[in-house]
Amino acid sequence: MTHAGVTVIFNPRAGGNKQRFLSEILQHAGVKVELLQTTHPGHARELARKVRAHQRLFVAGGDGSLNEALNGLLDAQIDGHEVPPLGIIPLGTANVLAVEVGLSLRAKAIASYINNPSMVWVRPGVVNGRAFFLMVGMGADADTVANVSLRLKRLIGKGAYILEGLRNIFFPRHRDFEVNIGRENYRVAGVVVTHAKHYGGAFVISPEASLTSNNLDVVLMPGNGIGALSRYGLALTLNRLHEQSDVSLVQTERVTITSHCGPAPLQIDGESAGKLPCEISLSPYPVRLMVPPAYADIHNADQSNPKQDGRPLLQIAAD
Ligand SMILES: Nc1ncnc2c1ncn2[C@@H]1O[C@H](COP(=O)(O)OP(=O)(O)OP(=O)(O)O)[C@@H](O)[C@H]1O
Repeated sequence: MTHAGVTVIFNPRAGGNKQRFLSEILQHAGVKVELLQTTHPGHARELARKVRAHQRLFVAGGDGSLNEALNGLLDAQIDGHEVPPLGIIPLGTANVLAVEVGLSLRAKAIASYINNPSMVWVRPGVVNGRAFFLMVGMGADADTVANVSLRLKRLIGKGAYILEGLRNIFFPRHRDFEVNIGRENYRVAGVVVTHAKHYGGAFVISPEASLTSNNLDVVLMPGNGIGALSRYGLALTLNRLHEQSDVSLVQTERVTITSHCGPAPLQIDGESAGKLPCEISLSPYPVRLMVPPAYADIHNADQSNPKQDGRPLLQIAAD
């Protein structure tokens, strides 16, 4: 790989401050880094926007911090700037993006990836103007994310989501959505629009989804009530949600969703952000995502080289 400088944006709140783990990783990597620590929500976006294109930018945090940095890179591109490739130092609670690209959570393996990343181009999803890497959800999952106790999350991590998720099964809030994909309309109780296979950790929600594809996968869940929601939850933990006879999976580049149950919240890459209605599509601004070589080997083969306005829209980055 190149000898480009390394910038690290570090969220000290992610996963309950993992500064020691980050030091261990950087020590193994043996690289000099410019370390930028966030001081408030939204700060990773401001910081990422200013990182020069010749740097390699890693985000040490969870999926929420990666999402903020991604939005910073898109802001910079919209302003006409070249942007650096983005990489993951997984310090969060769920680390779905790290799981998606097959990045180990061990310090030595992360260090080796920092020194030797491969790259893929990703067209991020965009929902109501905000970019996302992984998914947007509404219904039980968005209600869970919106209401999870941050105190409990700090204490028991993922367990806080499980407890709040159970509460949502028994005390439903927002469960009536209309999903418009092309000429089709669906009336459902829950929707996840995903660009990733994984969800909530290592669970597979959509086996054909891929960060490098030009489609989003829309997972439509019509069932309401305790029985259906418990079945969906259990099926997800067994990686079998898509096999449920009442669950549909539709691939599309654009989807519009409205609520028939008031201003329902959205979850975007695992963080509560905004409300319905929403329009979801893929961004015209691709970003380079640094990934382990094994992921690039598989996914770069899919990226054939379509060109747009004379510049590659999706192409393997030259190292
Ligand atoms: N210094 C800070 N103080 C308080 N909050 C911060 C700070 N820096 C970032 N944040 C916020 O912390 C939130 C959670 O961060 P992040 O997603 O990285 O960690 P996580 O929630 O533990 O991990 P995961 O998303 O993988 O579950 C983000 O929405 C971000 O805006």
